[in-house]
Amino acid sequence: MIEVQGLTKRYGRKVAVEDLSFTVQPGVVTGFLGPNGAGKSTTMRMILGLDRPTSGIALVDGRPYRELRAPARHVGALLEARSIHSGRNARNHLLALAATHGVSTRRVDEVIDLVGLREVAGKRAGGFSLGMGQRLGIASALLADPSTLILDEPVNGLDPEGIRWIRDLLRGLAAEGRAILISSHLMSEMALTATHLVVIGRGRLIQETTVEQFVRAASSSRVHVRSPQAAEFAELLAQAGATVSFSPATAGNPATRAVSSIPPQLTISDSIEVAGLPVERIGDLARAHGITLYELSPRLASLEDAFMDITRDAVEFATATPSTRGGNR
Ligand SMILES: Nc1ncnc2c1ncn2[C@@H]1O[C@H](COP(=O)(O)OP(=O)(O)OP(=O)(O)O)[C@@H](O)[C@H]1O
Repeated sequence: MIEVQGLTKRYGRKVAVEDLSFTVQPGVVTGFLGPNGAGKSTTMRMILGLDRPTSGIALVDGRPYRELRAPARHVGALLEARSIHSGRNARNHLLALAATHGVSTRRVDEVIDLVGLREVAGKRAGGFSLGMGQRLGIASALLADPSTLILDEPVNGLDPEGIRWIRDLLRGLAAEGRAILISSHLMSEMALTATHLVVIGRGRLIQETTVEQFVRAASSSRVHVRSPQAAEFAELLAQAGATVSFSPATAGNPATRAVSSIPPQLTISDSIEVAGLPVERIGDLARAHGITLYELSPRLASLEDAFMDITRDAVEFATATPSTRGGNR
């Protein structure tokens, strides 16, 4: 478990992290999100005792990292900058680490299998691809079977199979009761892997929440409805106080027409967008009036939409929107 309380880090006049507090609970994967330069790596480094906070504290299992008697058994980490002796083979690299932390040779072979590096365990780590290097880094982090994991951009360099593998691995490790903190810029991946979120911007906490709440809060309250009685239903919805608009062409879309499950009689007027009524009320209303529904779905934002929305003011390196007017000539 990680507890960060009032953590602040200044580099000269630069404030990298400011009065940051959050908790990473056991049993869940917590995503650590923030735009470039938000202070994620600095925070992770402070939790791991690699950087001294200017003020505030970071605790792992109730103690500052430097006070842990066997730190590797409490927290395993994969930071972006890897420190693998490139001349050593993967197994020897892990054996050297194992010797430092009093971990058995059997466990070394166990983690090699766990990360899928058995076939290349005798090869020089210097010749590893980025993805293989990530797997070795993850093996190192897991070596002493820690109760907490901190992974900075763990899917970096992994192919789709590798990304799926790490997703399943992290979920499994969390289900065993471990506390897991991961950072990633891949929002779609984060949405699938993490259940909790800590979102920071310019070193400050923006939100500590669940992925579900984060996305829901950023989503509009519109509901998409598809019904063969859409026109009739639209009137009923309007009478109930909703604002109803008919969706743009779906029947005209060849991709939609190619879906055989959509009845041929369905036209653009069968899809409507409803605002101002909760989804439950819309469903009840349909049932009460014998309206057939083919679809009833709240319009949810993606995690990426939600992230962009909430961190808009906290982006340190904003990209200029290209001007179509050619202002600066
Ligand atoms: N050693 C340092 N000296 C001076 N400034 C630093 C140092 N380390 C980090 N910073 C600054 O602190 C801020 C936070 O950096 P940090 O690397 O923690 O952000 P991040 O959220 O991890 O970014 P990214 O997503 O790009 O990895 C940045 O403005 C960075 O330039």
